[in-house]
Amino acid sequence: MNKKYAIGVDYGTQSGRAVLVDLSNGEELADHVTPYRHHVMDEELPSGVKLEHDWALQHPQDYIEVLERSIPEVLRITGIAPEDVIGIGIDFTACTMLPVTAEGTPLCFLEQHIDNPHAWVKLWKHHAAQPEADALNEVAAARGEKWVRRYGGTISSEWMLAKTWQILNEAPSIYEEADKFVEAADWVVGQLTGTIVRNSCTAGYKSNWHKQEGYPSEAFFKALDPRLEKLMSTKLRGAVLPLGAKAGELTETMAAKIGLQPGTAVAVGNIDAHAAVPAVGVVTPGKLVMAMGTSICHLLLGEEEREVEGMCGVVEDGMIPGYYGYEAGQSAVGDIFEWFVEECVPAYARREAEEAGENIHVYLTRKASELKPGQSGLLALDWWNGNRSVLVDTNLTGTMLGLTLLTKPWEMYRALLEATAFGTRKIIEAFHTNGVNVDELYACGGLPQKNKLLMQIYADVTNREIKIAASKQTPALGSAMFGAVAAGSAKGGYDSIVDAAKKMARVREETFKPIAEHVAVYNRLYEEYVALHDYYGRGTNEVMKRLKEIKAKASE
Ligand SMILES: Nc1ncnc2c1ncn2[C@@H]1O[C@H](COP(=O)(O)OP(=O)(O)O)[C@@H](O)[C@H]1O
Ligand SMILES: O=C(CO)[C@@H](O)[C@@H](O)COP(=O)(O)O
Repeated sequence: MNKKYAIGVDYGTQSGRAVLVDLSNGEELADHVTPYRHHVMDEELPSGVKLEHDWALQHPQDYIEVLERSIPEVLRITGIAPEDVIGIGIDFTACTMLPVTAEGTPLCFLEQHIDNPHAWVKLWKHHAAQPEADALNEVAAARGEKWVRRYGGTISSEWMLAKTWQILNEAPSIYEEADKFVEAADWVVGQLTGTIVRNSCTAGYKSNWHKQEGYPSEAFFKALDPRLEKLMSTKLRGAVLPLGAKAGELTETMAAKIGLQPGTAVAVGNIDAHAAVPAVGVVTPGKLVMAMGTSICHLLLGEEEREVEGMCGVVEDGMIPGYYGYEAGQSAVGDIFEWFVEECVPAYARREAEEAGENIHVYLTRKASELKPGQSGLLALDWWNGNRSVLVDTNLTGTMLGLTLLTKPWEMYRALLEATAFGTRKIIEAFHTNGVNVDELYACGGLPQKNKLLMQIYADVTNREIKIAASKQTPALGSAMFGAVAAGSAKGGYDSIVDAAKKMARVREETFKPIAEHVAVYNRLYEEYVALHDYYGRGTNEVMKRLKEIKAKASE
């Protein structure tokens, strides 16, 4: 048998990328990134229709463009014969959802809906369904719904139920016309195979599906809103297939467009961060994987189902079969650094960066590394896009304390790096104190490759050694592994993700180890972080929410 390969396609927030992987050793032979032509639409639709606050949409055509550009490109670069590519796997941000017709056509592709924001893809970070999420949480609490405990006690506005209900409330005609609401992960897989099937990972973490119990009851949905009673058996209907299963095979039409063989195995979709877990070789408990990019997802395996404050969810077989997969997260990390770089860097710093031939992140990081922990005198809360864990509150906002007339931009940049590390420590402590051990840290995603100072700060703040993924495209590698499992060993792939991980997963030799003096200073700063976190985040002072209200009134 010739050497066999698989392609993993990872859909991030700003771009999608394909990676072609050698199945014998996990070596990534080529990767190609296609940025989304329409980016994140958070101010207006392509037609110019304005969006309200907290909206974040995407264009489904951009997802197809990733397949059509990046897959032929990795084949061209490597010269590998399409018949030797035996599987494809897809991972996606989630819950990134869209309404589709019975044929699977996105409603936003239809002329009559083009100007309706609700017809478009709602990106994971679309936070405008917060009123629905609040009502969902109230009703669930009043009814004593036990399933909510698997989600840290709170349902997020980022998830399927809140987003779907927002559509029903604000655009009932779109709700009616949608044959189904689907995760973008499942929609793209459906574009490849011709049939949409749901995957257990997004269904479990984002649509509150449970392997034994299924979806929450109709009685719950009826109590929410009588129009939602049959939501699960109508608009969210469809078989839920486990990770590693084959969703179907590549259609003739799609094969011709992307340069692969018709009949190639396509794995069921996955969440981007979750696909990274086997790709760094994590197939047992105690090892926290941090997928670090625009946001951070924290992923951990456990032997049993436990309750942890503010976790995003625990799903049986949600990452690796045989274990409970725990997820927590921070809804902005790289995004906060980007905000700072775009909105807060003075002209003199930009000039200096340009003279040094550095991009602003690199310049600010170099200057920030000259500071010792604590030396900036600053402390920030990392809530620029709300707090996902452990407070689960998208209405919280960012803050920085300790500013003076002498504060420099790189000091502020460092305080933001540190704030995100404190947020991660809070999450680790929530797991640890609830009996889900965190013994080792693994990092993957764009940030560990871009910023060593950030990784050292994380090691110092958490007082744990951090191993770094060898892959530059870890979720895509994980997806390729799932593609190989969908193909199976008879075709040259693998029969389980654990087998695939043994052969294909890798971490770098270089690790980041905590430095004792830094740990001591950060322990003190972390105490202050927790005090501030609880003061603004647990109801002592609701000023952040009052400011939002005042702002909303003033913008009417
Ligand atoms: N040198 C850097 N240091 C810290 N953050 C950076 C640096 N360069 C880019 N970023 C941030 O990285 C984020 C993108 O991360 P990446 O993992 O590539 O994307 P995604 O989350 O879309 O997969 C952006 O939010 C950007 O602000
Ligand atoms: O919410 C999840 C996973 O649960 C992610 O898809 C979301 O945070 C987006 O991740 P990225 O930072 O774009 O990789």
